[in-house]
Amino acid sequence: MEAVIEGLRGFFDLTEEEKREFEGKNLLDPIRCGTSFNTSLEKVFFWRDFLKILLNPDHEFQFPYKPAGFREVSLDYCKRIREVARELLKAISMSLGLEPCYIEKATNLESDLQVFAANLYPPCPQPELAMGLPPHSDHGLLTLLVQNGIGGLQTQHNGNWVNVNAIPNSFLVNTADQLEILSNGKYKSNVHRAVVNSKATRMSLGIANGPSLETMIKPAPELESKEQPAAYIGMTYKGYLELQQVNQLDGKSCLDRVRAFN
Ligand SMILES: O=C(O)CCC(=O)C(=O)O
Ligand SMILES: [Fe+2]
Repeated sequence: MEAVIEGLRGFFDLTEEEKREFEGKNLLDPIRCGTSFNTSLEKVFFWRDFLKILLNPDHEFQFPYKPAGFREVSLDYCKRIREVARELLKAISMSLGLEPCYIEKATNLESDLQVFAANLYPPCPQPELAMGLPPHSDHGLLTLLVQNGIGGLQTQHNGNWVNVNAIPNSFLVNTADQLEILSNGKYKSNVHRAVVNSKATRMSLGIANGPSLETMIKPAPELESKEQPAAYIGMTYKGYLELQQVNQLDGKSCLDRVRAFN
């Protein structure tokens, strides 16, 4: 965990010139880095730099080759996270009264898409006027997040923002939109945001574990009933990601677009 965070620090410390090589243009480019979220749509940028890498076991692992060693340690990290996510999804399947491998099969987890999503929030002179990342829910099934010991993550609970303390060597697990859809709303995706501070540079790294891109995700029929009909329409994960990208990050606005009107 520490080695990946160190590698990240090294990556964000590269010169602008060096980072430009990894900029990427399109949503599904395997490597992208930049500032804010979607600068072509936003009027006000967020106080954040990011590095996003798409990892798919069916394709060769593409990753920045700088700084030295970052690629190898990240590959190992993502593999281990994949195993942890798989175990958690088994437990979640069982908690829904489904067989342990239900979610694994329904999402074609063998060919899952993992997104390595790293954030850098430099100290901000007027933190009360800026936002690191606005309120949003993540798009996959489960995101496992670590922070560099500096707090800033907040989660929405009963209408209030609650600080999530950065406990050393711990993961924060965010339930995400595809899990909400598949579980027919039994698991809700968690709305969270990142605030900035004036003193220290904050880094966070989320590994978003999702279905395979081509798999149609819809509520599990076993979790539908007369009283609780399917609450979402089916869509491929790829379609969902494209939908999110043309939206601005805004709470659960993306999920709202796939709600069924019963
Ligand atoms: O920086 C954080 O703690 C949150 C990051 C986040 O929510 C994301 O990358 O989706
Ligand atoms: Fe997030």
